Amino acid sequence: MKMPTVKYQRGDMVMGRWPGSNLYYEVKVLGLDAKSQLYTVIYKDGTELELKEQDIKSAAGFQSRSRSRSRSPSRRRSRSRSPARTTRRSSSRTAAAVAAAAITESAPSSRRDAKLKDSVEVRLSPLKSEAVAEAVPEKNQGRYNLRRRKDDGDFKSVEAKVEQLEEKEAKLAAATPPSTPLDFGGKIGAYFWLLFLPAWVLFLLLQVNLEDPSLANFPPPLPPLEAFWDVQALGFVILWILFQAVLYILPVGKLSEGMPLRSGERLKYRTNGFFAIVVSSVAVAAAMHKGFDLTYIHSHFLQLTAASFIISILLSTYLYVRSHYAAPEQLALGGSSGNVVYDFFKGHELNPRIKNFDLKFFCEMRPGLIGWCLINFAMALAEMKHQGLNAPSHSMILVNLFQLLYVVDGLWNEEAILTTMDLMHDGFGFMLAFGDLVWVPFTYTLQAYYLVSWPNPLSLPALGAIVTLKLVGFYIFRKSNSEKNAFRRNPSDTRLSHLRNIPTATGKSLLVSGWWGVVRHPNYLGDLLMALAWSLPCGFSHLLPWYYMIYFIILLVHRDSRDMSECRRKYGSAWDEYCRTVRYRIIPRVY
Ligand SMILES: NC(=O)c1ccc[n+]([C@@H]2O[C@H](COP(=O)([O-])OP(=O)(O)OC[C@H]3O[C@@H](n4cnc5c(N)ncnc54)[C@H](OP(=O)(O)O)[C@@H]3O)[C@@H](O)[C@H]2O)c1
Ligand SMILES: CC(C)=CCC[C@@H](C)[C@H]1CC[C@H]2C3=C(CC[C@]12C)[C@@]1(C)CC[C@H](O)C(C)(C)[C@@H]1CC3
Repeated sequence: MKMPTVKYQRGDMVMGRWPGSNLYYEVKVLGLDAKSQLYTVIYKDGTELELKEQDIKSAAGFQSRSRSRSRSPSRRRSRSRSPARTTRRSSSRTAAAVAAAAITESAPSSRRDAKLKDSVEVRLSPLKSEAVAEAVPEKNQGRYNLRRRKDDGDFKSVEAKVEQLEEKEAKLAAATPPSTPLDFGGKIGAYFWLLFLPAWVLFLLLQVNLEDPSLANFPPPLPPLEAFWDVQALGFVILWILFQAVLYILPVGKLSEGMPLRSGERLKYRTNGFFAIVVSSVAVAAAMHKGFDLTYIHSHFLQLTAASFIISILLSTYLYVRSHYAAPEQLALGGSSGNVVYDFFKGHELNPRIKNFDLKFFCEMRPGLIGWCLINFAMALAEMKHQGLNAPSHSMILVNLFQLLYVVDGLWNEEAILTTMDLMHDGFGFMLAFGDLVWVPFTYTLQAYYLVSWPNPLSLPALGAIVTLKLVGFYIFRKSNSEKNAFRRNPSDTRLSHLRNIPTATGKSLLVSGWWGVVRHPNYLGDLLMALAWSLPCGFSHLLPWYYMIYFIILLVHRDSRDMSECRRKYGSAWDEYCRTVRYRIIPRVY
């Protein structure tokens, strides 16, 4: 039997590749796991990682090659920077920025050698794949070739420039999106979702309109194409979006700072969502007072959905086109595959803005979310009209109040959305544009739509149990989201000092007690309990009003696994340690 070779011994100082990049740091070998053939190494900041042999280079060979590449004293200094050392200097830097400040191996040797003769090379190779490298203009690379002044011996000024350029390069490196593994079934998956999502919305709306919406009556008959089009409905949707846009830009409410971007910049967001829903309610009340019949929304639901769909397609096309004019640091990590359909679907640009108007933030928090409450309210009026009631049914009231609470809470704590995955990591493309403008307002309202034609009387104990469930879910959801948001905004907040956390090489820490010590996604747990409380008032006669619950389980399980891989990539062994300590993902002792 062939014995595995042990190339590096415990205690050896070697250069270890930083996961997901081609950057090497000085690390100490702690041991080799004979079974997995992985070396455990420790970085200078104490981060432990397991590396394959091919991701390790001997320090001697590495340094001699690197030294010949750079004769600048400052360049030599940068060679020994560890993630932790750089992090300490600027705690807000991201892992990529940190990594970029370290020595790299990726400059093609021919070009590198050509530069050696007369220049001090300060090029630090950013974390990027070949696909992304194309997105970085060639001129950027030329910029880092600083000619040495041969005779004056003024190394100080050269050194200062080198330092400056290193800073710039580190920023650029941090900003350049490396490719991340494709999500949602990759390129083929993107075609599928582009067709499936609108088809699914259509199915839900046609099915709920059937005289008996049970699945035995699947598929519902398709109406003629003209049935989808109504210019007045399109006008109302445009008016609603414009009205919300005006409220968003009004200089009312707080200007909140987003999380640091890869470039280190922090965007500002007008978080006046609560103000927007209050003014919207007053405007709707005024329109009703003037004689506008809100049940129009129920009777023209298909046309309003179609109009919003058209707008989401136009918006996604605009977003995709404009992303080609965006600087590399403005692109999302996940939507830069180079495949048109995938990037169109997933979103190419991270925070598309027209001046200070943030399109992703606006679409996620305003027209669809506030529209959801408006539609629910219209369904309550439609129920009274159709069922000949003087007041909406208890089930309808519960669904309305529960979902109103969810939306109002989201708008009240609008700042908290700035630390969520969508805002921090996902690009703005078809998925979110369609999700925000069509999916949320026209499918999250399905329970209320269903109750218009299918009333479900509730006994008092059932009512009490459902309300309790909702409140428990809401408590978990709100507390856990606020805890993470407060910790991300100010990790040294004294109100959080009782919580334990694990430091990571990026400078950020992970909460390991409190809500985030119970399960890895306590906020999802609370959200799921609330979702259950939204479906229960509709009873068990049909599967349709349970659609949200089923969809939500799938969505959150998928989001959790997406987030897990992203955090594993970002935090390495610290994330593994977190997962070892907090074993369950969403439901304690179950999942
Ligand atoms: N109603 C709906 O349709 C719907 C759909 C989706 C989500 N939601 C809700 O929206 C909210 C936001 O969800 P989200 O999917 O964006 O996920 P999230 O849980 O808010 O954010 C995940 C991020 O939190 C940070 N994090 C993870 N574990 C941590 C820990 N132990 N300590 C500190 N930070 C930690 C990580 O980011 P960093 O480390 O980079 O900061 C991670 O990427 C949730 O409440 C969810 O239920 C609702
Ligand atoms: C089209 C499909 C299948 C997916 C798009 C997903 C999209 C609808 C959701 C992704 C993140 C969600 C979200 C909320 C609404 C739905 C999403 C945009 C949220 C704004 C709802 C209100 C909450 O209080 C919240 C925590 C602010 C939510 C943030 C995430």
